[in-house]
Amino acid sequence: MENAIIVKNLTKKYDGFQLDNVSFQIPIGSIVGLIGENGAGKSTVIRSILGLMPIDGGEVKVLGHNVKAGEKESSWREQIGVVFDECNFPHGLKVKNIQSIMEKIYHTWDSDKFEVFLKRFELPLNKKVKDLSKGMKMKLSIAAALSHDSRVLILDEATSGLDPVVRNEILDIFREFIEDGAHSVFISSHITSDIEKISDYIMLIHKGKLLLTENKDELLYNYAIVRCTKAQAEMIPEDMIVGIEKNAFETSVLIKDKERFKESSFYKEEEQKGENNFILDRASIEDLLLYIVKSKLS
Ligand SMILES: Nc1ncnc2c1ncn2[C@@H]1O[C@H](COP(=O)(O)OP(=O)(O)OP(=O)(O)O)[C@@H](O)[C@H]1O
Repeated sequence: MENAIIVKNLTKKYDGFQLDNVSFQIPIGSIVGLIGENGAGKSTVIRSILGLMPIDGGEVKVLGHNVKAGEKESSWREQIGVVFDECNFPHGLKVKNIQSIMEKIYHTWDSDKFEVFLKRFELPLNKKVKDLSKGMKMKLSIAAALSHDSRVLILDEATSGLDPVVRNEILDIFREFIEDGAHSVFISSHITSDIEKISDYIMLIHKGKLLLTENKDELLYNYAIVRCTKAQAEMIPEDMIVGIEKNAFETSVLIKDKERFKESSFYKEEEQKGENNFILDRASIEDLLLYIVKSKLS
């Protein structure tokens, strides 16, 4: 098996929204990041993968298992670690007593591992869940998700609301998790810098449609921003333009296929005119999201 998760033609309809024939794979040994604006459909994709609601079409396979909403078979869930943006442990429970619940749910619950994470995250054992800070709650959920035999970690906005130091620490743990080549992570986030930092593949969803599924390094290599004048922007070959941003001083054009752009007559002619005639800038994953979504709205 090469893929931890396979999604084919996933369709889910709500009033005024449709997850539209979404297909993708999560290769084993990789981190895949899902980005998209509010309401784009990220949680709907994740909830469908987990079989938490019926879908209207398509199929979902997790670790070779055909996921069906409401199915009795649940042994495959032992191998999935799930973290949502809210901590789902009973609020009155003390941190040190979480184990007693988890070992009943997961046959593969590993107390030693959990205790190592509690120490590493400096979680207060005698505090009740309700008295933990947001960051602590999130760390607790992540510790629990990593302390049974999870082969796949699925996280929906799990790093939102955490400070940069804690986020960084948690992102390092996700990279450690996949280091052996046998584990995978699927993470959705608004924080595109987190996704850019840790993902091997990036998926961009907009209004229920998957607009992009690509290797991150290739994305960052192939896309670029041309900062130029309005007149210059009009000379850029249209088939290379992904999106345009204009303000009073400058026009910025997101282009794809940077190497082909460098071969274009526009690039060569403008380059000959002088050094600072235009700027070719790196495009971040956030730029991709902003420009692509904006181009779909205009
Ligand atoms: N149970 C539901 N009933 C009706 N509509 C729903 C339901 N769940 C989600 N939706 C709709 O589906 C669309 C996608 O929602 P979803 O939560 O998947 O987006 P998201 O990308 O996760 O957004 P956010 O980043 O704000 O969490 C929205 O229009 C939302 O209103």
